[in-house]
Amino acid sequence: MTETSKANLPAATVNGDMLQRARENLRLACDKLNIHPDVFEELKWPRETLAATLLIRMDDGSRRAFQAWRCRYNDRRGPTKGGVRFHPRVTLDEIETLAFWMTFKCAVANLPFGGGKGGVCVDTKTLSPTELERVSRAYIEAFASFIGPDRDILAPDMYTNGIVIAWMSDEYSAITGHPSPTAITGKPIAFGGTEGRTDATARGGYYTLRYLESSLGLDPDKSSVAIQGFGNVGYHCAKLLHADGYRIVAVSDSRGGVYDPDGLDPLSVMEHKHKTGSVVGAKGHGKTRKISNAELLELECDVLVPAALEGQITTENCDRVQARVVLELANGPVSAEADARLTANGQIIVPDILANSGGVTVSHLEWVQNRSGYYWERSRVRDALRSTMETETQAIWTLHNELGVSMREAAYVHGLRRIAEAVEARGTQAYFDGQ
Ligand SMILES: NC(=O)c1ccc[n+]([C@@H]2O[C@H](COP(=O)([O-])OP(=O)(O)OC[C@H]3O[C@@H](n4cnc5c(N)ncnc54)[C@H](O)[C@@H]3O)[C@@H](O)[C@H]2O)c1
Repeated sequence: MTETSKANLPAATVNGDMLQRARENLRLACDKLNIHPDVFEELKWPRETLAATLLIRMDDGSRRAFQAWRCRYNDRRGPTKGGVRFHPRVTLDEIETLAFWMTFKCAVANLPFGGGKGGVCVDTKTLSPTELERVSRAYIEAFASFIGPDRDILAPDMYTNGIVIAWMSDEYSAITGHPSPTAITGKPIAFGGTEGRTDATARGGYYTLRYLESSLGLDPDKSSVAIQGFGNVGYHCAKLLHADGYRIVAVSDSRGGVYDPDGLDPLSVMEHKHKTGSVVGAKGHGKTRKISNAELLELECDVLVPAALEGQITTENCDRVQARVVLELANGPVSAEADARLTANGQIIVPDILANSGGVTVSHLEWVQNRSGYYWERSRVRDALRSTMETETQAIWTLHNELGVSMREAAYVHGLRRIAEAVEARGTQAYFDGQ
């Protein structure tokens, strides 16, 4: 049994300066590009954010309250789109900032979507499967009138796996009174999901990296990769790069990591994780040793792939990051200040809004298939994903060189131009002044 009630925003969760920093960067970009002030004015704040408290009956009969949010940041280019994150330290500031980034990510990938995001403040590891189901269903109950196939489309994020998404989709269908697969993407195939969604985020980043390989001076047979986070994204990235000859020298999860200069086999590391709950203790091809997540970020390697949390590379540790290329599969793993220092040092950061946009790109294809009722083969999904990633990577790499800016700035310019077009198409001050 679950109950849900709407709540005012608790003061503790509105603190934080992530969104403020994102906004400042946006103002700089708008000024630099001479973007119409209407655009900045529109992107300053989320269009709407709803907060709710999920009241859950626990297995032992007790009652627990979980804070939850859903943010629709900007919908000028289409319905808002973004994942739902279950994490014990998730905050409103984080959700709104992630929704802001989704607005740009969808524009970078040229999808007919705006940006949204949701989250629940919950440690899923402390819940039984039945409690997790109640939380997942309660989330949809709380936000059912806020979301929808043409309004706000949900997707997985951290700790919201296939079954959580299936419960959410099932609950939404129960509330609407008919099967409604289109409001939530990332569904299992049997629930109207698409082929090729499971590894789409990692695969998109992989297509981008492979496309830039020669420009970045990477040779798969000689290059080493360290990956932070061994969940959906980290594991599939390791598998794809390993299959092409890259040496995966380190991986980690929330309990720590393993390092082996002779390389690790992602499949056998995953087997170990299934058996023990962690990558720690897995054996590679040589002398494998345990490392901390902090050590992993500072290893000597060619490519570093943050695929866990945001805020991992900051001014505190960026000077010790040795990787030549950072492929941001997590959202926001490198702070703006650290980004500037790494860039000044000649290290290339392939930014999140490009590198991890494969997930939302395939989510769009799932939405298209749900709407048409015609389902594609995996090869068609992968071909479409590859085409999108290569087109947008090429455009951003060209801007990076032409404007002499970092890849992140180039990606924001690319996305901002598209969002600006959608805002300006509705008329700006000049139009209404009759000038
Ligand atoms: N899944 C997607 O389609 C998708 C799309 C775009 C972006 N992302 C981003 O990719 C990242 C990973 O998402 P996922 O879907 O793989 O999540 P997941 O829940 O499947 O995996 C997360 C992994 O991170 C590890 N982790 C948690 N805390 C950690 C810490 N402090 N240090 C190191 N590892 C830690 C977990 O143990 C787990 O291995 C997130 O930042 C997410 O926002 C995911």
